[in-house]
Amino acid sequence: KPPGLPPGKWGLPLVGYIPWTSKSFEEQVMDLHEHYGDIFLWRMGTQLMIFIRHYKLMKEAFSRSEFTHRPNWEVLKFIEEVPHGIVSSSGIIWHNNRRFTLRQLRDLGMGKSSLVGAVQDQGLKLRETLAERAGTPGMIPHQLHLSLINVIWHMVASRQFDAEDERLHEFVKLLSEFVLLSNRLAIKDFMPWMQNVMPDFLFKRLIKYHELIDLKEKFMRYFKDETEKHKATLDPDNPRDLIDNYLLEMEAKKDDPETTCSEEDLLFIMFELFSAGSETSAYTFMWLCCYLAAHPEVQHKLHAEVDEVLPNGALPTLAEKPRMPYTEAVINEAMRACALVNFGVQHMAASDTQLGGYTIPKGAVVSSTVTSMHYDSLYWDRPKEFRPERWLDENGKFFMAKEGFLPFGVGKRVCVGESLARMELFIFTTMVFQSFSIAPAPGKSVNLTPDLRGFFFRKPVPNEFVFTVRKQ
Ligand code: HEM
Repeated sequence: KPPGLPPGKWGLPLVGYIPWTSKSFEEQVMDLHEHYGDIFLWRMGTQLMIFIRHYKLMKEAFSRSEFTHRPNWEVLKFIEEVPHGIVSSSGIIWHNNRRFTLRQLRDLGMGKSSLVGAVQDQGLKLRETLAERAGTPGMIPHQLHLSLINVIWHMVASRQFDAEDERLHEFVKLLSEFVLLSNRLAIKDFMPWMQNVMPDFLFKRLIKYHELIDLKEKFMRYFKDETEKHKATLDPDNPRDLIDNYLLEMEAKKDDPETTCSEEDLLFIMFELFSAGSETSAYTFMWLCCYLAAHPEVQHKLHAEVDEVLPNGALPTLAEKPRMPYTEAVINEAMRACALVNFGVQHMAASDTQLGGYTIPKGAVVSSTVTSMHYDSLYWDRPKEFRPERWLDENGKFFMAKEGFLPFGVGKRVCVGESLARMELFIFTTMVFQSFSIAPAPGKSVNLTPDLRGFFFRKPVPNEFVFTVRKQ
């Protein structure tokens, strides 16, 4: 191992360090933090990974321009030569796409009252579905995903699908298949040499190449169809949504040799808004339901606040937020406790650099260990307890900023959809718990152990709940 690097597991050439254990990847990373401290390295295959659990170090790293790059991983760029869009791209393509998308999401109402109606509509659909099966044990209904996806369709393409529409169901299925299947691409990212030692057809079978290409084509078809429809009906004086605005920007910059606007980028921006922006909010809301069902006393306080601020079934808007500190505290506490994106999204060092007194070589991939941070007693008093009160000051006011809290990442690549996610979570939580109480199915308790099979998310395991209609 070259000198100056953080401590950790170097392992063997080509394969790196392979642990012989039945522990989950997350548990192993936590163990290694216990052993090596706040920063350590783990060579996985040919990829040098650096894990950080210290908040200030993480903030410092991700605020520096050397760390704004993404690794050139297939699992992120989804079998494209050049990474497009925002999540997987780097450099000028990332910069321009991120700036455009952030401006668009804000102009289209992210975190503002102009979008509230569309989110409420989807909240109402979720409530209708819950009302139909009230009193009967079951999982959180699929309508949650459909509702969140429809909010994004509304902003991207001014359209919403009916819950019965087959195309919407196919779209949601493709999205979850994508999350599962794309993990296979990691083989290529971590052990690229396997491609040279295996027959091509076997390697492709191993990474499920053909299934992925098929999935990608089906997915992109949605975005291509929508883009064609927009081109045919575009009124330059009245842009309707993100697609219209991108097409106009492309046209305005068509003679600019520096432009990075392209139709591929538009398609990828759409694809990434759905892949980064729907399952994340859906799983967070599902976790919130799990915690409320497991903690009736917390649910009781939430109900009391919702009833007081939104009497007689009044629909929530963003104006009520400052008067609902407990609701906001429950949402933040759910995000802390679930630590959904357990390793964030990875960044790559674009040049040799120094961090925390160690050398970080060019190409090393840096990951935050969000779970460690969210459960570190350095930042949290009794971290294992679900306690929304930790987000309230002595006057009962909600305060957001806290060291050691990183659900949306930090620095130059912090999540572009944070305000949208917070808005969805606030409106869905108030609307659902205004009308219902939640409890585990009779004879069962809530299983709060996360499903750690995927790399990116700590998903809640399937739990059966009973939603009961409340009388306000
Ligand atoms: C509770 C819900 C959400 C969580 C927990 C979440 C979390 C994250 C995290 C951890 C990152 C990585 C930051 C980094 O690279 O350091 C990220 C990036 C991103 N998120 Fe979110 N997110 C959520 C909702 C959304 C929504 C609703 C959208 C948009 C509709 C969105 C769009 C994005 C995009 C485009 C990026 C890439 C930013 C970049 O690479 O510059 N996210 N998110």
